[in-house]
Amino acid sequence: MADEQLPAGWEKRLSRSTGQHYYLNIYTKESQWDVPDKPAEPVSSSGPEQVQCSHLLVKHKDSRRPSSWREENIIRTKEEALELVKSYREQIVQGKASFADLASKYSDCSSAKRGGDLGSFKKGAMQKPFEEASFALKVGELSEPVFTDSGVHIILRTV
Ligand SMILES: O=C(N[C@H](Cc1nc2ccccc2[nH]1)C(=O)O)c1cc2ccccc2s1
Repeated sequence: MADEQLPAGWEKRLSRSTGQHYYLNIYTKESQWDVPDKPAEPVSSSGPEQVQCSHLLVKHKDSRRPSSWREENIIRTKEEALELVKSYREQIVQGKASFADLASKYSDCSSAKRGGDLGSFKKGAMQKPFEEASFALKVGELSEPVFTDSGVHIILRTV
């Protein structure tokens, strides 16, 4: 749908990370994946415009890129990755290890070098399951395991 056909107050944008189009409310700067079917609301109706999160990613053989700084060729199964993520989550919840410590040691994302910190991001920046989980978290809250094309994550919202 070309811009001129969009309801008033929306712009069509292209997500750099996913290659998908999303739609930007020009008033609130909130974005959404779904094609808008009514004029943009001039005020924000829900949630933060951006969040800051850290994550711990365990990749598996079917990940989009089954390689990382930790392991050149990742062959574990998705089920094995989930078990690892659950064990890390349990250690964090029980206070036996810090999120940043485990992320820096075990995350298959290059953000491991920053204790898993991804910085701040808005809607439209990350794969949808990761975005939905991140924006559903309260500050300080740790997600349950989240599945994306990259692998299995746990996410800590920090801001
Ligand atoms: O996409 C990245 N790394 C990928 C793995 C990955 N896939 C993700 C999917 C959602 C959120 C974070 C993710 N990290 C890789 O290393 O193969 C990013 C690394 C960094 C590092 C610093 C800040 C943002 C990012 S996003």
